[in-house]
Amino acid sequence: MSSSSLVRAAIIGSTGYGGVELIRLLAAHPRVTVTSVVSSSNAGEPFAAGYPHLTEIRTDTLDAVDPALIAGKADVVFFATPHGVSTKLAGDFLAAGLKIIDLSGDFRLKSRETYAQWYKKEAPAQAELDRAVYGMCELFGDEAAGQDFISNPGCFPTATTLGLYPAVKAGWIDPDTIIVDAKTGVSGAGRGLNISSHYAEVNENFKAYKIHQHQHTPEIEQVLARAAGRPVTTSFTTHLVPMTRGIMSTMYASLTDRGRTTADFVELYRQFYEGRKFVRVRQAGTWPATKEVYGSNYCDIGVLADERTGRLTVVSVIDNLVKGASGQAIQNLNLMMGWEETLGLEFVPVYP
Ligand SMILES: NC(=O)C1=CN([C@@H]2O[C@H](COP(=O)(O)OP(=O)(O)OC[C@H]3O[C@@H](n4cnc5c(N)ncnc54)[C@H](OP(=O)(O)O)[C@@H]3O)[C@@H](O)[C@H]2O)C=CC1
Ligand SMILES: CC(=O)N[C@@H](CCC(=O)OP(=O)(O)O)C(=O)O
Repeated sequence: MSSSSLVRAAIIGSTGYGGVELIRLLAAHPRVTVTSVVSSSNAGEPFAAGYPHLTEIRTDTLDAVDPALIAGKADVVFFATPHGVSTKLAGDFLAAGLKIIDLSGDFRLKSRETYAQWYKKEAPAQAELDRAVYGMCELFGDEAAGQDFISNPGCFPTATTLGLYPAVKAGWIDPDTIIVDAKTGVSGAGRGLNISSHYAEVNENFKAYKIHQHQHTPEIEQVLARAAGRPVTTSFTTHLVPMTRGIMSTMYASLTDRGRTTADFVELYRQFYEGRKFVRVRQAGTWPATKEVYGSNYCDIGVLADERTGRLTVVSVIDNLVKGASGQAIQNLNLMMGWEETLGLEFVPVYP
């Protein structure tokens, strides 16, 4: 790959929501071209049969999941596949000389036992787990440069840990008191049909799910432990909201010093994220909404230190398919390649 030529990308799981979002975003990337769209169930079919709005930009047919074939057409592979798939396939694609960015949860947790416990699947091989770099860009972006295997973070962990990390790292909140109340739109469940994301189950409804059992709980704790320098446990509850895109994490924790004001926290967060264009910290007294990041790679954060209760409240919003999945995956590719991290991602949110 010469530095001036386009990097060729393949997308496994291209027929799903994360995959098609990668295609949308990469269509505007100046240094990447998608050369292979892959399907495990519809190889040989025209890609656009499933997404007619992409007829002009994707005239090709779907490739089979074949590492040798894909290695002949691509330099990097995005896995936008259900949990458990990249566990089985990553080794073959690495051996074929491809770089990998995995959007699934398979390589995020560094303990095999923890993965098996929360995902109810057999964990990847330890050597591959060790090789995969966890790509939370604004927190650990320096670790991605020059790597060949990135594990892209989960959507809830992205909103949640970007919202909590500066306060935990500074020791301004007690990590043992963290409660996370998170809400997501329905596209987080993927394109496949299931009863819980059926229109009549979601429309004019609001429900909590996977309480104390969500697979993102240990991922959040793993990141916050790096900030705290010791193990952290959190109470994490997810809710399904009748909207297509968006995640809001509302978080609460006890202040370690009631004298610290909202203005102090806004300053702390702004300094922490200085130079990171995709995290926008709101001025005191204003709160972000999911529509304000819709279709964009932004994470918007609002904070309030309440002297009366001695607690911090943080509200953090992202678009689950962009910053929570495909946008951050492209940001990770940029960091991996040593490019500007914002390349191809500097578009404004869709509003209203
Ligand atoms: N949706 C979201 O907001 C987010 C999703 N993610 C993660 O990204 C991944 C993709 O999610 P999403 O796009 O929503 O899911 P979808 O269900 O929409 O798409 C997944 C795709 O994977 C393909 N697939 C299924 N089984 C296999 C297999 N054995 N081998 C190869 N491909 C397979 C399917 O396509 P085909 O049958 O054509 O092969 C399917 O279209 C998941 O791991 C998810 O957890 C992460 C963050 C946010
Ligand atoms: C609505 C809905 O079901 N959302 C999914 C989001 C998970 C996801 O997208 O997967 P990652 O673990 O790869 O981030 C869930 O809560 O499990």
